[in-house]
Order: sequence, then C-alpha cells, then structure tokens
Amino acid sequence: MNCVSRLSTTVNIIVGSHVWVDDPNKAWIDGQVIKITGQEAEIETPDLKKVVSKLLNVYPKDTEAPAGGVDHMTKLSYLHEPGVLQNLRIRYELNEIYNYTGNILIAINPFQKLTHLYDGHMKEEYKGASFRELSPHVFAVANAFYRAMIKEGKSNSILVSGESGTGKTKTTTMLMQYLAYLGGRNSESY
Ligand SMILES: Nc1ncnc2c1ncn2[C@@H]1O[C@H](COP(=O)(O)OP(=O)(O)OP(=O)(O)O)[C@@H](O)[C@H]1O
Repeated sequence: MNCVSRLSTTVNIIVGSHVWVDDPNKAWIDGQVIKITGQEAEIETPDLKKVVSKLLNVYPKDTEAPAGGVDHMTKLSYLHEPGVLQNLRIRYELNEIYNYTGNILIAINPFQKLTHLYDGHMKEEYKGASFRELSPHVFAVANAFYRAMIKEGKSNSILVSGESGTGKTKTTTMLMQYLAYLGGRNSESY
C-alpha cells in the first residue's frame, strides 16, 4: 500500500484504485491501477491502453461522484486539478456554465446563446436570494454585491478576470444589466 499526501488529504493508491493520470494530449485520462512497483504505478485506461506514471502524478478518482457533477467545488470528494476539470466538463456538457468555488464564480463560455439563463424569470428568482441559495449564476454575484452595497452604504467592486475570449465582456454586461434591474426596484426590499 502506498500513501500519497496531497494538500491536507492523505490518499491511498493501491492496485485496483480508480485514478486520473496526466496525458500529453487530453490533459488527464482516467484508468485503474493494475500494478505498483516502488514509486511507479501502471494504469490501464478504459480503451485498454497501459500508462506508467510516478505515483506522485496519479490522482484518485471519485467513482461515486454525481453523474451531473456538483455546483460547488467544495462538494467534490477530491479537490485536485483533474477532479475540478472533470466536474467543470460534465456540467458544461449539460449547459451548466456557472460553478462556485468559495465565493468565486467560475463562468465558462458556452459559445452559444443560452437565453433561458438570463430571462425575466431568472432575474426575478435571484432578486433578494442569499448568495449560494440558488444555482451558481452571475445574477447571484450581482445580487450579493448589491445587497452588501445597500447594507453597508459604501462602494463595492467585482473582479472579472480570464483569458481573452473567455467571456469577461459578456459577464460584465450581464452584471451591469442585472444591477440596473435591481436598481430599478425599491431598495427597501434589501
Ligand atoms: N455566457 C455567454 N453566453 C453566450 N455567449 C457568450 C457568453 N460568454 C461569452 N460569450 C460569447 O463569446 C465571445 C467572447 O466573449 P467576450 O467578448 O465576453 O470575451 P472577453 O473575455 O471579453 O474577450 P477579450 O478579452 O478578448 O475582450 C462573444 O461572442 C460572446 O458573446
């Protein structure tokens, strides 16, 4: 039995463990450990390819993770890069482009119009809701920002960052639109 310590979690990687291993083309591939020799593991992938990797570069895979992913990264059993990326991918394939990690919203560009995400019903639903009460959404961030600003009576700010083309302008537009929507209401309700 081998123990690999990552962050604060100690994980046992043994023969039979389901794991993630890095791959030069796909970033991460999953597989099952079939042999361990010293500090190296041999892994068999679903397409029966065999990969040898240092145990330190092998990450446990949560085989009981929900099929639809989780909306908050803290709900992941293993908080490591392949686990986070896999979760984002699963949700993205379901057109769930927003995810939380702590108080940070991760938005992934859908490269298509998802009008249902920004319609009047959604605007109304997020109005006044507590942060993280509803599914991750850019409106939830705008709402929390607005509530804090009204409550504390001072300026507030939101940082939108990402590489070129990832959707910063779109996200900022939705933030501004929603703030205008909230500002058009009676602030007493906050
Ligand atoms: N949530 C979204 N829904 C629909 N389309 C989106 C979304 N986010 C981004 N896009 C689309 O992706 C393209 C790139 O987005 P955007 O211009 O916001 O990126 P950016 O991060 O501001 O890029 P740059 O840094 O180069 O200015 C745009 O055509 C935009 O409409």
